[in-house]
Amino acid sequence: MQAIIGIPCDVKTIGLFPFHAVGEKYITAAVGAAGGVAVLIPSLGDAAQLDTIINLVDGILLPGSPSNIEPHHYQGVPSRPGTLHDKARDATTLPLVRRVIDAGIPLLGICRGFQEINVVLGGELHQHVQEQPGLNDHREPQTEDLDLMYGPAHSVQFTAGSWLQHWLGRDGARVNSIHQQGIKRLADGLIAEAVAEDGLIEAYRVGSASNFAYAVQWHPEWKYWENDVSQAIFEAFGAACRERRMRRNQ
Ligand SMILES: N[C@@H](CCC(=O)NCCCC(=O)O)C(=O)O
Repeated sequence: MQAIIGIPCDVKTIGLFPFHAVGEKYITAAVGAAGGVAVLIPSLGDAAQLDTIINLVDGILLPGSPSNIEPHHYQGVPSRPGTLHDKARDATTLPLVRRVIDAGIPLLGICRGFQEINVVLGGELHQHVQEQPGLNDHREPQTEDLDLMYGPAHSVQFTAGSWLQHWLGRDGARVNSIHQQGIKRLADGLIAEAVAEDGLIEAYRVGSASNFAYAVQWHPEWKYWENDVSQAIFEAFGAACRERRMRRNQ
C-alpha cells in the first residue's frame, strides 16, 4: 500500500510569473526512499485549504529551500538587505506544521523544514551561523559540482538513546551541509538526535508528537541510495506514513 506524501512548494518567480515548485530530489526521495506517492502542495497560505489537505495526506515532507524564514516568526532581528524570503511558503508551512503535529500525521523536515518546525514550536534561529563565536561555517562550498556541494562536509554525533543510534547501530556519521541559518534555541519538546562538532544541533525528534515527527539540518534526499543514514530516515518516515494510511482505511 502506498502512502500519500504531501510536499509544500516554494514560490519562485520564473520569467514574469510566480511558480509553485519543489526540488526534484525531494520528490524522488519521497517516492524512491520512503515508498510514497508524492503530491505537491501549492503555498497559498489558505487555512481552509490546509485543513482539507490534512485529510488527504498520510505524511508531510518539508523540503529545503534557499529562502529564509522571515525572522519576525521567531522574534529575530530583521534580515539583512538582499536576504531571500518566501512569504507564501512561510504562510503555508508554519500553520501546516502545527496542524500536522496536532493531527498525528508523520512529518519529516529537511534543512529549511528543520528550521520551520523549530520556529513553529517556539525555538529561535541564528541567521548567520558562521558569524557566531565558536560555531563553524556550515555553508556549502562555492562550486557548481553538485557532488562536491552535497558531499560529506562534517561529522555529527548521534545523541545517546537517539533514533539514529538505534537505526544505525553506531554513534555518528558524516553529513553534507548547505545552510547558514541554524538552531539558536531548540524549542521545548524537541529532543536533539545529532550534534555537529561545534555543538550545533543537526537533527531532532518532536518528543510530544503522537506520530513520527523528525527533522534534519542536512540533506538526506541527496543520493539517498548511497547513504545508509538517509535510507534509515526515509524508511522510518515511509513506514509511519503507510501505517497511517492503513489505519485510515480500516
Ligand atoms: N535558507 C536556509 C535553509 C537552507 C536550505 O534549506 N538549503 C537548501 C538549498 C537548496 C536545496 O538543496 O533544496 C539556510 O541557509 O539556513
